[in-house]
Amino acid sequence: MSSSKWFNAVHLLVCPVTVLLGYLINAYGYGTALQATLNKDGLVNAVFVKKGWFWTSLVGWWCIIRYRAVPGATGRGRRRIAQSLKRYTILTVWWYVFTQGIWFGVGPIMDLVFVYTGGHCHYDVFDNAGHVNQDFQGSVTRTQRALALIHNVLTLHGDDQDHHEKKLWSRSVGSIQDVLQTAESANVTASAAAGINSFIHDQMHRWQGPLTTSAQCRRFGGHWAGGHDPSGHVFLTTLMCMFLLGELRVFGRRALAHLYAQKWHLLGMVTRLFDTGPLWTWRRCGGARPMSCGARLWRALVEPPVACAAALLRLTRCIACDHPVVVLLALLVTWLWQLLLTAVASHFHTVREHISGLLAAYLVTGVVYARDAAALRLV
Ligand SMILES: CCCCCCCCCCCCCCCC(=O)SCCNC(=O)CCNC(=O)[C@H](O)C(C)(C)COP(=O)(O)OP(=O)(O)OC[C@H]1O[C@@H](n2cnc3c(N)ncnc32)[C@H](O)[C@@H]1OP(=O)(O)O
Repeated sequence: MSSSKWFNAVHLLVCPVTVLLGYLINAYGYGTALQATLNKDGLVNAVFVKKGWFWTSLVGWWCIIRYRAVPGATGRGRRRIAQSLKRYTILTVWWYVFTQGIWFGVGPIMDLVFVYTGGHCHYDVFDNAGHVNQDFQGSVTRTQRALALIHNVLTLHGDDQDHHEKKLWSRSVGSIQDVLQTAESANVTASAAAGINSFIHDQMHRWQGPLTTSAQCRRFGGHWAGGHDPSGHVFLTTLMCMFLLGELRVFGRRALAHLYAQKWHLLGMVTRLFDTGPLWTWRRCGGARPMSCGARLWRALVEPPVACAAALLRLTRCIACDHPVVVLLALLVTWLWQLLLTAVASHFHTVREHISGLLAAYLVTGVVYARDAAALRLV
């Protein structure tokens, strides 16, 4: 099988296979350990994955521009960049429309699907036993944050309640205050829990509405549940992997050849990072003209970190400027790892919601790259 066909196969199969692998990991009981590493509010998820299209755009375009065709073939180089820009624009519009919003005041496709299949922004704060509902926000920190926000809104609109609501209002505010202060369960009876939940729901939808997108619901402390919610993470990681792999077809051969040609230079830069240990330096201080103790300590303890930082800076600059394909591959591995974690995290989404997120990205990127297949094959 030619390398082009191999690459095609990887491009087409890597995302579905990663999701399938996540299910197999779960099926064979290894998912619990992986799920323990998941953190919705962690740095990787909050700064990288959720803002992933930004990072993918930046690194992808830097590679496209850095590895554009050889200077002589300017016409062909310009055509390739124009083709990449066209593909990128289609995928960026699709990313925006599916996850951010269709138009001003109109939610994204993933949220419209959810709402039209019966989804809603819920405020089931207390369960039937009068305890704080574990499914309400999924973690203690998020629950506390949501309850504080609900408490602020209810307090702010305390005087807007009519006589009938006043009693319910004060019981709701009181119960939430109990939980916020003691972080334990409020003394809410089972019969009162439903009434308080419904009151909080009505108040939040009245004062903070409309809560018709997952972003609005999350921002105002609600729980987005009850409909078919295509997984935005599966959609986003699939879209990013398909884009990076698709564009790697344009410049991958040239980039990897350039990387291979400079392999010893890069290896030297990496080993120099470790060649600054205090023991190495202390031994080197011996030699014919032994140095004073102070001089040896300076050479052993101060110079190595400085030398290491300088070597790290040189290596970073070399990779960022001369071999950005290394950064692209690191990003690709990160997105695939996150895709695997999302597939393993069965409590976030059902399999059908994963599949709909996957297909939404996969079909559009598949069509975009299949249309340019002929042009890409000639690269
Ligand atoms: C020639 C010149 C060329 C041009 C040269 C251009 C240069 C370069 C210019 C850039 C131009 C581009 C422009 C981009 C600009 C932006 O990208 S800015 C970023 C804007 N977007 C945001 O801020 C993120 C907003 N959030 C989102 O869009 C959605 O959260 C996402 C990211 C699509 C995910 O959707 P979702 O439905 O929440 O995800 P879902 O799968 O349902 O997950 C359910 C829950 O499980 C959690 N979860 C799921 N999987 C995981 C996991 N693996 N780990 C942890 N938690 C997880 C989620 O965090 C989520 O919990 P919440 O945090 O939502 O409560």
